[in-house]
Amino acid sequence: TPIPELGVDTPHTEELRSLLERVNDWGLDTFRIEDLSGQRPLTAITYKIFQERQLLNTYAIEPHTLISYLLTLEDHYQQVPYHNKAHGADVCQSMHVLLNASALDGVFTELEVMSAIFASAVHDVDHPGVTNQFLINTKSDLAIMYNDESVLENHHLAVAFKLLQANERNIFAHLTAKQIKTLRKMVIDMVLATDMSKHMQLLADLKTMVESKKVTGNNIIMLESYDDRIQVLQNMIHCADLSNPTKPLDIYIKWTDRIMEEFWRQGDKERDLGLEVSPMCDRRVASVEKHQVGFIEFIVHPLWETWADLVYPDASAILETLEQNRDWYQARLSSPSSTPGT
Ligand SMILES: COc1ccc(/C=N/OC[C@H](O)CN2C[C@@H](C)O[C@@H](C)C2)cc1OC1CCCC1
Ligand SMILES: [Mg+2]
Ligand SMILES: [Zn+2]
Repeated sequence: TPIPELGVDTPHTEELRSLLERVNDWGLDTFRIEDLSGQRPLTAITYKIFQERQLLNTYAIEPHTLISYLLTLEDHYQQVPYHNKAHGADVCQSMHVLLNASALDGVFTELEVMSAIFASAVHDVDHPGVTNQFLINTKSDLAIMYNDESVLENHHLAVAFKLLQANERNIFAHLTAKQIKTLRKMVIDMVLATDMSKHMQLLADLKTMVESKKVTGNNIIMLESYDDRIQVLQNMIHCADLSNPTKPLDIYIKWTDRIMEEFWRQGDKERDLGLEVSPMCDRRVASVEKHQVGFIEFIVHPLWETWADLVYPDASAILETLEQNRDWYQARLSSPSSTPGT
């Protein structure tokens, strides 16, 4: 069967094509891609990025094989409010843009780039819509399997690599053994770094790197060791994973609605199980704006401020949008319209 031009079957080919032309832009509307691609945002976006970066030619990847892997991967994202295929597509596209920073021009090899794009596309596959702590507290099979350590992130990786075992889905069939070994290690290191419990360590190490930043004549970052290179890629996927507050406000608000619904459903489960309801997970005690301001103040802004230092001035506009969005949520906090009964 011939492959559709954009990799997905859709009656909106023209509109989808023109939207995908903007795959290199920050703030691409993933929700619109979801609607125009026949609910296949992850396949459409990742296929476009692989083509844009000539990865099919470089690594002799059969279009059929790539589409087959991506469609199956996408089908293994669960239909939960936030950690679904649209989030996978969004992080993949955000990573693609971050890799294009001019401060990183020529820094990463094609294999490292493909590893980063692949890691982003798979990083939350089969996410059940509850946190690691919930899986641990409820003694879930996953927590038993992974001994309470980065339970979700280990599972995402296992599913992603398991899907590669079928010949018709093995997009890395023509890589050398050495290349596969290197790709597998980098993908594991990147996806494990998306565990939020690693955030403080990751950010501390990034700050140290920024303080001792070495650049070439034309302000390109020099990364000598594997540890330095993977550290930048780990922070990049972490930034992409926590990029919602840096996007155009209308898009950011939609992500907030989704994560809150997912947290509230977890709270509903905890209440039904007689467990203590986790912070921010009680829909009866909704303080959405307060939580977003705190999320930005304590987690997202410190991370993005440091990233913006590393790749200065490439992420300055992103940091600006983040600060404007923070101010918008802050303003809704104090204004009477947000406080009930006024
Ligand atoms: C657009 O808003 C968001 C977009 C992504 C995320 C991603 N969260 O990480 C996935 C896991 O849940 C890990 N933890 C995150 C941590 C902050 O809290 C824990 C309960 C779980 C959170 C967002 O807002 C959240 C935080 C403050 C209001 C709700
Ligand atoms: Mg995750
Ligand atoms: Zn994620």
